Amino acid sequence: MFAEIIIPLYLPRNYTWSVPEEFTDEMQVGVRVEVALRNKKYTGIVKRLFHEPPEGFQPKPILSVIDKEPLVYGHQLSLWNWIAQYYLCTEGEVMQAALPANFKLSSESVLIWNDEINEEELQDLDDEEFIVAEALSIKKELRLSEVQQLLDSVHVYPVIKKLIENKVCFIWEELKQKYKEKKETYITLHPQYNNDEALEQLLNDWQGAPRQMELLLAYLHLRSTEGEVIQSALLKKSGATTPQLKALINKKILVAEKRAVGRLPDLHADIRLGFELSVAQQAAMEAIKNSFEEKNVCLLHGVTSSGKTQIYIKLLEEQLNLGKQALYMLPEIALTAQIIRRLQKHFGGNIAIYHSKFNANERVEIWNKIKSGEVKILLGARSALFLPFKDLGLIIVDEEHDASYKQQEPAPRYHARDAAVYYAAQFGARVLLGSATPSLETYLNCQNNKYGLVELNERYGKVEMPEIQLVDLKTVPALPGSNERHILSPQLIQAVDRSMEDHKQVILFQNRRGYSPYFICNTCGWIPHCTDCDVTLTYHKGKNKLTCHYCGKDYPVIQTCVACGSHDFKQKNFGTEKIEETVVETFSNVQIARMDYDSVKGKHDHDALIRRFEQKRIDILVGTQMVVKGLDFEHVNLVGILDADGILNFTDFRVNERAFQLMEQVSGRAGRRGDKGLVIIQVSKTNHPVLDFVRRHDYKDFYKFEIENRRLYEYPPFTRLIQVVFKHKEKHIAEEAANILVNGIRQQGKFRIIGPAEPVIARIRNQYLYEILIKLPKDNRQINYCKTLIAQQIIILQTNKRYRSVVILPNVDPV
Ligand SMILES: Nc1ncnc2c1ncn2[C@@H]1O[C@H](COP(=O)(O)OP(=O)(O)OP(=O)(O)O)[C@@H](O)[C@H]1O
Ligand SMILES: [Zn+2]
Repeated sequence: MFAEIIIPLYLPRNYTWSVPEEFTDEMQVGVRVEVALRNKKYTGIVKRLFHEPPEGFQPKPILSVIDKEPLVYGHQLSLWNWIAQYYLCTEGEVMQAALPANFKLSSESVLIWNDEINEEELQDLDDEEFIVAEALSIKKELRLSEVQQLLDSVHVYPVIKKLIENKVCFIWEELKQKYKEKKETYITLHPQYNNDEALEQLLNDWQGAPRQMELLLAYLHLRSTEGEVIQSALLKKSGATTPQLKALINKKILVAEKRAVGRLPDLHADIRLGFELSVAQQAAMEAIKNSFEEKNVCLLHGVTSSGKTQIYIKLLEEQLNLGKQALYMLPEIALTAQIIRRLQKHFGGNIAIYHSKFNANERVEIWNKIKSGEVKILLGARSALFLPFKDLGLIIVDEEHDASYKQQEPAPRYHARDAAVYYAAQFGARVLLGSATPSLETYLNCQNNKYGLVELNERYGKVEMPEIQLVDLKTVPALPGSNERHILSPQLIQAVDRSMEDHKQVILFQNRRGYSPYFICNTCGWIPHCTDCDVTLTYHKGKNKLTCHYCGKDYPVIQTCVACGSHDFKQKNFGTEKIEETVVETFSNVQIARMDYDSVKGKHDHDALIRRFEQKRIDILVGTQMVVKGLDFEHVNLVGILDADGILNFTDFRVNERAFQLMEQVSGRAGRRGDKGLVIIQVSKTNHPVLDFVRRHDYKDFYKFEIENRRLYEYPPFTRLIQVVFKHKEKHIAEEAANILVNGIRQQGKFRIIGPAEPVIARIRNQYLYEILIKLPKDNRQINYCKTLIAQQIIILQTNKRYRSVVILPNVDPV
């Protein structure tokens, strides 16, 4: 017997191994096996078993079979295969992305002793397992190759698998351990009062200690509105003191528990906070279900704050009642925190969450629960698509227009929305795409009747869409004694003052982080650049450094111009850090926070900041894209977009689409409850057509306008693009490789190829970049032919010594 095996590496194709007699009974598609390749050991997944001996070579034998039953299902293997073919990568690369670290050991893996293990768990280890456990307890960590020497055997994987399962050790992961988990104290009811009768009796029989009683009632109220209760929030809300809380804990009425903020509490499955859909929501829900009768994919186009999430919840509930699994995808991890709290109120313990910031153990736990069908509803980012669902009924892709669904680095460079459509089809499951600002690709699919379309045109509670007011930056007066303008226009300052008087909250949006993006010599105009990248440096005032946003390198602030020796520098433009500073100077007595890449680095910083904002502990939030996406804040009545020109000035065919989506989404955070909100857009190009669509909140008109541009200039969604990037430390080598590939393709077919050309940023981390862009008609035969040619040319280049070290990155459907 022979086996085609996927190993988590970049290899031109899958290799074949032979299956020794002793293993033939255990071999199945989807199990893990241990194999050796070029003197290293890997965990591979069996893709195919066959009896015909391969021609021309003698395959090496498999070393061991790790699993008793398949780790991945056939549906997943076919997803891997589809992604590899569609996005021009290998199944090994997909496997690398898909499996948690614990599942893909190699000679390089390092095992770490688990300090918290108790003696009992060591009891049921066999001799070999015990030897390794003992060595680990002394040395604290072992390389896999060391384990091999220890056991004097080649079959070490089954031993390690057992040790990991018994939590004797775990696999070291470089990135994940960096941040310390933030902990908060959560308060829960003592289990003895978890039934209504006992609780009622407690309250009826209460004597004395009226403040403690009030505290308990405040707790019960918070629990019913929030689902979970944090100690600090409880004390603040009830006005009680810590000793009063301690007293209730000592009486075994309440329980305090320190828990990582991101960790899901073990909720009872029966906590349910019900709600009713509005008439419009109900109609939309029925329309979606009707659409699913005919089509596999449906778009829910609902304006911001129309309550799309509530419709998702009802649809998820239906899947749960049918006993099916459902996946709810969000474009970014950051978003999952707020949504999970909303979902938990309805699904309690039936829901789990999964994304790349979880450590390997947490990921394995969820992997297993999805595989067994124990977890029915999963909320996750892009990577959740790789989980081994058993019986999937529905995938929801929320904010489907969001570019973060496309993975950029490393391969597989897949689009999770498009891959979801393929994956769902394997199960006969349905896909619901949701957005207030759908991508042109998706909307065209609706127009062509490929996808169903359901609209929700009113905000929940019939709240009006916010008013959009443009402020012409050209009319904003310059600051005294300078030719620069105040970054907050008088109109915006007034509006902020009004919001503060009304005890409302404000979001100020700027799509640039740092203090100022240009540090420029006032005498000769020289601008400092990164030494490793062709990029100007951004000034960060907080750390007093110039920083390259491409490679992350920091430089001391330059005092003397390298070109002319002048000491006179000025700062041009502004980022979030400078806005924060200006806001502090401009408004007194307000709480301000900043949300951007620099301010929320830790695993739970983002969630913590959002909660502080929700609890009104922050009045004005300054931020980048991060503050925009799908967040739901009750008290925000004003949003300021400080520099719309920066959004409208990109040189990319998607600039209008991105700008519309961004501005409409940012605006959508204003006035979600109660009175109509206000959005102030500061811009100097006041007559840019996109602004008018945003002002009217008119997606359909925008679509008509933009789709004509795309048709005219033959851009997606009317054509398909494949980009190939070449990277090398020597410029001419990268260029040569690009030319060889282009010529190779041209010889075999007529294709429209743009380039090779240097991209706008032509050097990053001392690697020179060249880029080609192939424009293809929407014709699968031609597209596939072109992909085959690209793959062939890449192999030709890689077998040529001169170009072997050129990094070649194909990107299908780049966004
Ligand atoms: N049927 C309902 N019952 C109670 N509250 C609702 C209902 N529908 C919506 N809401 C509330 O209205 C607010 C807006 O809803 P939601 O966040 O789901 O809108 P959305 O369409 O997802 O918006 P966006 O596209 O901006 O993310 C939420 O706070 C939500 O709890
Ligand atoms: Zn750099």
